[in-house]
Amino acid sequence: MTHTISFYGAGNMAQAIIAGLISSGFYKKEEIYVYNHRYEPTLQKLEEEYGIQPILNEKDLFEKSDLVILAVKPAVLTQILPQVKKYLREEHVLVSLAAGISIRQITDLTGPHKIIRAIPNTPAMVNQAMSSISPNNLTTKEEVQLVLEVFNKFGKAKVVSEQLIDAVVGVSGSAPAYVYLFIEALADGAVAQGLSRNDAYEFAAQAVLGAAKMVEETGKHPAELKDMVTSPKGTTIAAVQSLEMSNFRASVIKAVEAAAQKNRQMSEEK
Ligand SMILES: NC(=O)C1=CN([C@@H]2O[C@H](COP(=O)(O)OP(=O)(O)OC[C@H]3O[C@@H](n4cnc5c(N)ncnc54)[C@H](O)[C@@H]3O)[C@@H](O)[C@H]2O)C=CC1
Ligand SMILES: O=C(O)[C@@H]1CCC=N1
Repeated sequence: MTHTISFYGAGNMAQAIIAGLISSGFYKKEEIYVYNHRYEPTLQKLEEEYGIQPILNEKDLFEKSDLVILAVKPAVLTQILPQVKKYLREEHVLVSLAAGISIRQITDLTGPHKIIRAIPNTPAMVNQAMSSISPNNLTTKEEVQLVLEVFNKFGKAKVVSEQLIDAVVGVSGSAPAYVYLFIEALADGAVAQGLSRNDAYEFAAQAVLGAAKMVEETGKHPAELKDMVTSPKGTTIAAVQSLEMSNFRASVIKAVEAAAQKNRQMSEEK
């Protein structure tokens, strides 16, 4: 396989991934090719910050690399696949980032090819993505390994079977949005108690970051970590009791289910 990588679509996700690949040194700027159907601020950023020259036609993009990241929105993906089919060779590994488009739907439009579905999330922008990788059975172990390595350059990545993608979308793909709602609400609460707006966001974000690192680094069960913060008759148990009375955990479980169900429904629609 060539040590080059192509991106079809140069939006937020592509730009975030490229930033991670360049900062890690895994690919040099000359080894990265990007194509977008029109000039976008994200493309300009790739040119100005990373010196990447955009590719002007699709055919060249597929010629330059065997590894092609399809980084367009789901509706666009189904439009462009029939039109790029003629450029596909047996060696190509197509990595689709599109939520809700199954490997079968992709194969219906391209014919049998090496396809990998990947679900990253926006923390890719700060090299802290969580991504799932789901290969079809035409991809080799080495190719899956390479794609894992690429996705590990801007965060963490794990292989999951395609039927678990709906769960992944719920727990990590869409999850940054719910965490931002939580941070915003935490900060609003602090502002209501007199903290300045800027301080409130800083305290809230660092509390969430620190708590997440505790889960990751101690390996302790979240319930045990919660028990460590809650002293008898203390402040934390008062807050936990209030959250439980408003069905906090049930609401989060329902939110994950809603995202997963939407993803499942999108995959079944087309
Ligand atoms: N944003 C997120 O949190 C996540 C997004 N994804 C998936 O990643 C994919 C990309 O998402 P974003 O980067 O957020 O979207 P985006 O809208 O920022 O980027 C898409 C890019 O595709 C370009 N484009 C549109 N039509 C095109 C065409 N016909 N030919 C070439 N380029 C075209 C747009 O100009 C834009 O630059 C989507 O399929 C999305 O489902 C997956 C996981 C998380
Ligand atoms: O909501 C969306 O369409 C994308 C897919 C996963 C995260 N965001």
